[in-house]
Amino acid sequence: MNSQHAQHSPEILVFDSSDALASAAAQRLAAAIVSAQSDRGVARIALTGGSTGIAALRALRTVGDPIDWGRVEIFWGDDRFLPAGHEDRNDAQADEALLSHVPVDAARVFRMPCDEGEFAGDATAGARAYEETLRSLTPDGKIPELDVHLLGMGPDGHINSLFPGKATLSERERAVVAEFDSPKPPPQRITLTFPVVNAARHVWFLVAGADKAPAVAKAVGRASPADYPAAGAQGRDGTTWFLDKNAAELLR
Ligand SMILES: O=C(O)[C@H](O)[C@@H](O)[C@H](O)[C@H](O)COP(=O)(O)O
Repeated sequence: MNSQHAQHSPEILVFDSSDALASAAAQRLAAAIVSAQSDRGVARIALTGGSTGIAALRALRTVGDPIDWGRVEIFWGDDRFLPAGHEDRNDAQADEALLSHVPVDAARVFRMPCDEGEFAGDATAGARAYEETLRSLTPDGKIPELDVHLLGMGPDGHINSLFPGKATLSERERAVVAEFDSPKPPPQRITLTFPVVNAARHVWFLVAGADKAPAVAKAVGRASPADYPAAGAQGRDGTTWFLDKNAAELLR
């Protein structure tokens, strides 16, 4: 079986509230990290921005007791190309929610480049540098396989900074690319591409709110990823949708 093309039915979990969703995702993430560390020594996790993903990180602070944080590698699915520490950066929000509260190894927190210093004004160079960083982590220069890739989803079905109708959706060679014209501000971003997302062992969508219900139904129903990018994301070993009941309301 070619695992790149394996199709699993997604697991769909529906919670009464976004808080319950965040708490359940955090508990499961703690277990997934422990399991990956037991199997491979290190757990590799890609974080997402967005209020639901950040709430899950905040919840992980309190359920993360069994985690050996020194053996967790943190990546981002995307980030806004802004100066370091900017409050709209996904990494700054993750710092505030989780990373500044747990004993992560700073050398194992792989932030996407910021719009400053050597990368100022050049998101393309930032994307290339992030890809080089990723490739430097494996002996053969391949992109490391993520254990869990967390994904928020916008009402338009976007994931990471992969937006409907954009050229980034058809990228098959590069692991990391820049987006210069995001429909959601800020316009410049850096994002992992589908080949990296779909090489992850597990892809978890964290989605809350009635405004997401149409896109959830389209993505779960396998609409075209060109129209609903979330429809194109699957984990090799499984895909899970963590939904609140509002986001799930058009599924049945
Ligand atoms: O880069 C961005 O503009 C956001 O991070 C965005 O991609 C977010 O993840 C989704 O829109 C879901 O956001 P919510 O969880 O807040 O609905």
